[in-house]
Amino acid sequence: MTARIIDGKALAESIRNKVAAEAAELKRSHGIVPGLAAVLVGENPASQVYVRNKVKQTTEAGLASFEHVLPAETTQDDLLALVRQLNADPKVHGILVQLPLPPQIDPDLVIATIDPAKDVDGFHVENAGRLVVGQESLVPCTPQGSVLLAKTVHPDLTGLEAVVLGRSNIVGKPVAQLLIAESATVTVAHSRTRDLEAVCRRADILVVAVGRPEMVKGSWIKPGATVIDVGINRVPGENGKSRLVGDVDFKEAMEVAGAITPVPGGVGPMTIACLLANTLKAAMVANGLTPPSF
Ligand SMILES: NC(=O)C1=CN([C@@H]2O[C@H](COP(=O)(O)OP(=O)(O)OC[C@H]3O[C@@H](n4cnc5c(N)ncnc54)[C@H](OP(=O)(O)O)[C@@H]3O)[C@@H](O)[C@H]2O)C=CC1
Ligand SMILES: Nc1nc(=O)c2c([nH]1)NC[C@@H]1CN(c3ccc(C(=O)N[C@@H](CCC(=O)O)C(=O)O)cc3)C=[N+]21
Ligand SMILES: [Mg+2]
Repeated sequence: MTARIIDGKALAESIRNKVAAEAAELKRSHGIVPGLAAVLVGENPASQVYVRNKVKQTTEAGLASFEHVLPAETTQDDLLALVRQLNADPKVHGILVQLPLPPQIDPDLVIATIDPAKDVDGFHVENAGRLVVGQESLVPCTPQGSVLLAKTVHPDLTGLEAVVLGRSNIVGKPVAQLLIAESATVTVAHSRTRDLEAVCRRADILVVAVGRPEMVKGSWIKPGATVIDVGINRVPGENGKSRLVGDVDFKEAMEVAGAITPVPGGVGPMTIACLLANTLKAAMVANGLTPPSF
């Protein structure tokens, strides 16, 4: 059997097109241009790729993009001062501070300082808590994108066995919350899980976010399962170049899974599309308007 490849690029493009259409209408009817401020501290290579793709796609969707690139030695106080300035700026509707941050800066304190109404990453405890109790919130982008991709295969996830491999605050935990909200039966596995392979093999929907290149092998996957590979890992490739791989051994998984997201071209583009959708939503809510659903 050969798995169907889930086209994250195409779904992301359709979401971005909808954001662009809604943003154009918002500008025409109310003169409002949704603005996204992205803050990058230091030289993290994965974050640089993200910022590059994001700026281009933000402006293409008709949103305003404000970039703040700060040196790696930036103090915590200086970063907090910038966040407060962005909180107060009416042109900025969404704030994203790239993680990880350098060691002198406490990421929890930075996230806590972002106005929850502008927290388009959905990382603030107010948004994280709202997600858990099922209240309206800004939902983390990568988890949202992952679940939207799973739903291209299973529009109704009710009763399906979902296994999330990884329990980080930015991916694993919110993915699990979204899957619970979709009425899947959810197991969260991590580095202390016993017999990880057997746990993964139970999954109808397997979402992998571990940050270990190609860790999940074909033998870990139930035949016909849907595999959502969140991992973005840069590894040495042919003739001195590097290439991107996921947390799943794609070649092996293709032989067993029913459907799988590729890397690149899977969850990554969906993350950016959902970020733009969250920025549009934040701008509309800030102006007393009802945002569309995606
Ligand atoms: N496509 C996208 O847009 C995005 C992709 N990513 C990618 O997703 C991946 C995960 O990111 P993130 O959640 O931030 O990573 P973290 O490092 O924060 O979390 C990794 C999780 O995986 C678990 N884990 C690590 N090693 C193993 C192992 N050997 N066996 C079982 N579990 C293990 C950890 O368990 P424990 O808690 O026990 O330590 C932890 O819960 C990375 O590749 C990252 O680059 C991240 C964000 C966005
Ligand atoms: N506050 C914060 N929020 C984040 O959401 C966040 C972050 N920090 N830090 C870094 C990680 C990583 N991340 C990616 C998003 C998109 C792609 C992406 O666009 N990937 C494409 C292109 C990759 C390429 O080929 O260059 C793809 O997978 O097809 C990758 C990685 C968001 N993250
Ligand atoms: Mg992390």
